[in-house]
Amino acid sequence: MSLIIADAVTAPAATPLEDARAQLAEAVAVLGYDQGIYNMLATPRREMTVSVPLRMDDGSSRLYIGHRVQHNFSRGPAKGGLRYSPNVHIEEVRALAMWMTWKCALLDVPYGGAKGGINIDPRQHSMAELERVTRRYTSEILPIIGQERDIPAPDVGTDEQTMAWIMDTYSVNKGYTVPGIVTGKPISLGGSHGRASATSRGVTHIALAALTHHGIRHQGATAVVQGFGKVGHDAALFLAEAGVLVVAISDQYGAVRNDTGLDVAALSEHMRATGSVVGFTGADEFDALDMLELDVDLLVPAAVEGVLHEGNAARVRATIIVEGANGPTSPAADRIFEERGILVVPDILANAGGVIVSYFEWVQANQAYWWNAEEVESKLAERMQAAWRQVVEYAAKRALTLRAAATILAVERVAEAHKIRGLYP
Ligand SMILES: NC(=O)C1=CN([C@@H]2O[C@H](COP(=O)(O)OP(=O)(O)OC[C@H]3O[C@@H](n4cnc5c(N)ncnc54)[C@H](OP(=O)(O)O)[C@@H]3O)[C@@H](O)[C@H]2O)C=CC1
Ligand SMILES: O=C(O)CCC(=O)C(=O)O
Repeated sequence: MSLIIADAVTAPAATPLEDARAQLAEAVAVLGYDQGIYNMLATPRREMTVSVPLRMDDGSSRLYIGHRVQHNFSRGPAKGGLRYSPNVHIEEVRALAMWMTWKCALLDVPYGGAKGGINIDPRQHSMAELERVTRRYTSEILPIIGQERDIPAPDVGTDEQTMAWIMDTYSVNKGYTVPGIVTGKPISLGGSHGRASATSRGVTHIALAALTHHGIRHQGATAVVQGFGKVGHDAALFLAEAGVLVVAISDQYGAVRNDTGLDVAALSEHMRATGSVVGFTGADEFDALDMLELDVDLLVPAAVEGVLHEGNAARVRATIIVEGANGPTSPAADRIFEERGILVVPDILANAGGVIVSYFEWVQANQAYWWNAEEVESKLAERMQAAWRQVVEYAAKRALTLRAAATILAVERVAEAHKIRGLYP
């Protein structure tokens, strides 16, 4: 039997962790904290890297590398998604875990931050292989997860089925069913109404609030959405439902454009049938990179990190950027957008709808009492809009960008928790 080491594990050229640490350093400087606080918050509290051997359907085997990083748990259990992508690297997982800490603190959800990942391309595997790899990864990280310790959820390349396998593996190990071990699980297993679309709902609440803030009418406003996965797909649908013209959408295979507004529901059908937006008859195909530079009211990056950077920021013509993805904008691009008067609504605010409803799901699962869809949706809207107002007011009062304001508010809450608990260095 052959053993294949899947994909070389090499560090990417510019790491999201550098971006995350630069954002933290700026917040720490404004707050007047010392180097000790920076060091503590720049470094994960706990992390685990595991080998994940996989027996393939044909009898051969592969070895993948998995991580779980718990950046912080001073305000509650660590919380964050699990990513399956060939690009997963420990540096990326550390950055994503740090952003989860700020997101939970900003939205006042009683969690710290975590993230996990395996350097696997889920598209290259059968369901049976994905189930085996998920169960093995879960068994390996079992000592550090738990409903009161660290609660995984879906992220890029994972979904509610992945969460169901994690829940089952964990529960079988414990000897009883533990629905609170994951969120984003199927409703039939104790998932919450509204979790599957919660991130996109939240992105839409924030995008509409940002358009209003800028004096742009929703009806007929133009938008571009990068990524047509769990976040981008429903965000495009909800924006179109609100009257916004979604003029371009991309996935990793290409981009489609229709300047009179894409029929998002028809594109969704095409996607379901073919696996990509490419080839959709109701639109023209064009270069996915050019899409980020279209002259629109709203740009929603909802795919991966680092897509808006020093090299393209000067050419971006959107009036507002709402970050559906985590870490799509580098600090250098942020500075360019600030100089050019482009409003950037940061990830830790814009895409927080997912973790808010994950929190609702965890509360419901732990109480074994479930809410209806309307209750979930209205509580989500309330929290997103309150956080938007708070960040906008704080930014205006202190002449900050929305990212700086959001990060400072979040970092201050986490540092405060350390201080009150007596862990302040
Ligand atoms: N799921 C959630 O609840 C949350 C997700 N996020 C963040 O949102 C982002 C998207 O996550 P999610 O939707 O869950 O992930 P999915 O795996 O469901 O979808 C990812 C999408 O991005 C596309 N994509 C990947 N690379 C590129 C690229 N280079 N250019 C254009 N499109 C690309 C994929 O294309 P293809 O389909 O062709 O592979 C797919 O459409 C991530 O940054 C994630 O961390 C943030 C908060 C919560
Ligand atoms: O729902 C969650 O727990 C976390 C979702 C996530 O990974 C994110 O917000 O980036």
